[in-house]
Amino acid sequence: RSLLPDEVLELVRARRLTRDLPGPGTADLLFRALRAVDGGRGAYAFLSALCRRHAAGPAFRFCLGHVTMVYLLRREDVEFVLTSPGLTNKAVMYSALEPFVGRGLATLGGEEWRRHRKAVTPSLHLDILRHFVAAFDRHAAALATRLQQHHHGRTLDVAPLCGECANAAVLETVMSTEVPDDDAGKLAFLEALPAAQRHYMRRTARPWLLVDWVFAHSGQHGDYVRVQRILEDFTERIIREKKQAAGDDGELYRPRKRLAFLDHVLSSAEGAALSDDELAGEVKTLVAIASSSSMDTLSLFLYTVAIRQDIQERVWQEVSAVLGEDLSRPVTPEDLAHLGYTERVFKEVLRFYSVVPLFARRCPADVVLPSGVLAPRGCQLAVWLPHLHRDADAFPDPDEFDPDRFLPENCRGRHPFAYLPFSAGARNCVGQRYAMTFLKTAAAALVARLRFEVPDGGPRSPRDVPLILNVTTAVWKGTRVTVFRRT
Ligand code: HEM
Repeated sequence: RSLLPDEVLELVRARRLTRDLPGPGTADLLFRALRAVDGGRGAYAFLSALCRRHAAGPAFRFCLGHVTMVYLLRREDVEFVLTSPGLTNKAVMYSALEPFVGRGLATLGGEEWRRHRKAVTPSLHLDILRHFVAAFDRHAAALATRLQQHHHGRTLDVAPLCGECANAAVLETVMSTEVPDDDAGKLAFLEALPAAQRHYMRRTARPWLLVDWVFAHSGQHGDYVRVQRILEDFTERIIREKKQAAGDDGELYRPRKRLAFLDHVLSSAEGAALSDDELAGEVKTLVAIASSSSMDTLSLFLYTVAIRQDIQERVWQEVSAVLGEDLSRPVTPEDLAHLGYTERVFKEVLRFYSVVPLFARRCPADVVLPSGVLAPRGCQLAVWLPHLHRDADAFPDPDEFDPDRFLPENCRGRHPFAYLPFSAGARNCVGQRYAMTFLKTAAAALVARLRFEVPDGGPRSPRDVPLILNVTTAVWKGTRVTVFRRT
């Protein structure tokens, strides 16, 4: 989309009306932010430092290029934004997410978003997710076997392997694809996912590239188009094959085995009303988001239990008690209900590292926030989650990694907007139950078979883990752990 003159005026006005908010000056910001944000390196620490510096006030302003971001530091303002029906449209930088996540729920706005949300949500219901556990377990067990056989006693970055496991599990449960692993389209798709993520990071670090005609003349445009085409071609092919298998009699799609998300969507009235393009957008969205967030959460979990052997021991005790004598038996949906400690570790991972750390909304009209801050039309209202998640009021001793903060008795009285790993309100995460189901299954399958340690020179405490912003949160220079077979 090109910037239109009235939009330019709006952006100038937003900049003028927020000038009394504190925040880094343009020169300071351009120098420091461009260096810091480049490739996501340093951006995590930079935004956290800005939040700390301005913690006394309700908000600070961060202008980069033509984009005016107002970062909210008070829970009350965050609650207001996430629950206001007029503030459901995503911020301008989400458009750069489209090649990565597709034109789906995460980026759409208005009536189109509402229609899609209605079509997608029922197909991620717990009753459906139960049937995904076998696939999650199979892919996690395959990863465990690979680590047992080829990496025993070795130190390696486990994030890419967690990524391959998550991608395979997500492709199977979202698309129901029986496509063989050596299929050229599938291989290209799996390679294109991280490439699309890199494009997104480069564009958001250089906001002038968010203007389409500037981006179209940039050196990255050719590869961007290539990556986008690969993601689209594979997704469209799977949808086409399913529809062909269903026949052309105008009836709703009735798969014999209703196992995957796409099967459920296609066989519902709301899903069948989506065009092929819309369906492809949703499938791409779910695959991209589910893969990257699951990969980062699982690898941060493994890193944390490698650093904190006491926590690993408690997870292991719980997993071995649940699985019983045969530790290599498949994890079942019933087992998951008994993995309460493991679930608390994941909840703390999501608090401590804030795996999806940033979300933002576009302000469509002048709004006065509960704190009194005026958010003018055209500004972007942003939440940097690590700031909320390290608030000592809600989380005493916030830099301590403590899963027991999530024991029911310790959650009592906590502000409902103090902990938002999956956001909240109308645009909360539709995949949170999917994520927890995958993560607990994968953790049980891995910890049952393997032990993890940090190598010499690695972090001694979770607070020493160097984080980077890579759409989601990841570990700078890789999640390097030493892997040992248990049996
Ligand atoms: C631990 C893993 C995950 C975390 C931490 C997470 C977090 C989030 C957050 C914070 C948002 C709101 C973003 C915003 O407002 O900009 C969100 C939205 C979303 N998530 Fe997740 N997510 C996770 C896993 C998943 C999975 C597995 C799926 C799909 C199966 C998924 C699908 C989505 C979608 C489609 C949206 C957009 C919803 C809308 O705008 O209506 N997420 N997620």
